Amino acid sequence: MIEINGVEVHKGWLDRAAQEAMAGDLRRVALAAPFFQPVTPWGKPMSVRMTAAGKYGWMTGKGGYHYAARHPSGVAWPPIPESVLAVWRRFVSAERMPDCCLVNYYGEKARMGLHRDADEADFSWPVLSISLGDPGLFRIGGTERGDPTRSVLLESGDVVLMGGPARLVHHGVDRIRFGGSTLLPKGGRINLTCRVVD
Ligand SMILES: O=C(O)CCC(=O)C(=O)O
Ligand SMILES: [Fe+2]
Repeated sequence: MIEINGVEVHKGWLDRAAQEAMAGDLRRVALAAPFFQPVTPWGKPMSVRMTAAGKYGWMTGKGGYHYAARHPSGVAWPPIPESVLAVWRRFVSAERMPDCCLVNYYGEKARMGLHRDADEADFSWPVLSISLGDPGLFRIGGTERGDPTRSVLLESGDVVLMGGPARLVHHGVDRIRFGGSTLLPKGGRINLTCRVVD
């Protein structure tokens, strides 16, 4: 385990077979709740595509950032796959399951600006992230926006925990190494973040 500004990075947690099984589970999630391109409250389309599983999905739009019980198409979000819940049970809790598994897909030019995950009600629950597919350069700062940052390459099968004093650190993805993994047939990177919302 590597620790960066209090964030735990568990390299290579899922082996290839587990990564393939989880990628298959996520294909089924995306069939029920297709990836869409979020637009920021300021009208700018985000470069990642998103969907979600669980009770809530994270949405953005004119009303700002919020959690919503339905996909933009009106369907409820599909359940969080058991393969994902198993990782949550191992790292976070066997009693309380996450309300949201946000699924981000990064194509060749996608990135995610530095931000904090702060739309949840109770910050005593960590955010658990799982990366699949192409490597992505993950930047980790501090709780204040101007704090110094350090970067780590997140590869397929890596698990990250932002919890405790590091629950509200700034983080983002500067770029991905498109084609750097053979896991996803069309390339790109998937990142899952599991959150307790309310
Ligand atoms: O893609 C990642 O590794 C991080 C994603 C993220 O920070 C988020 O969805 O809030
Ligand atoms: Fe985040």
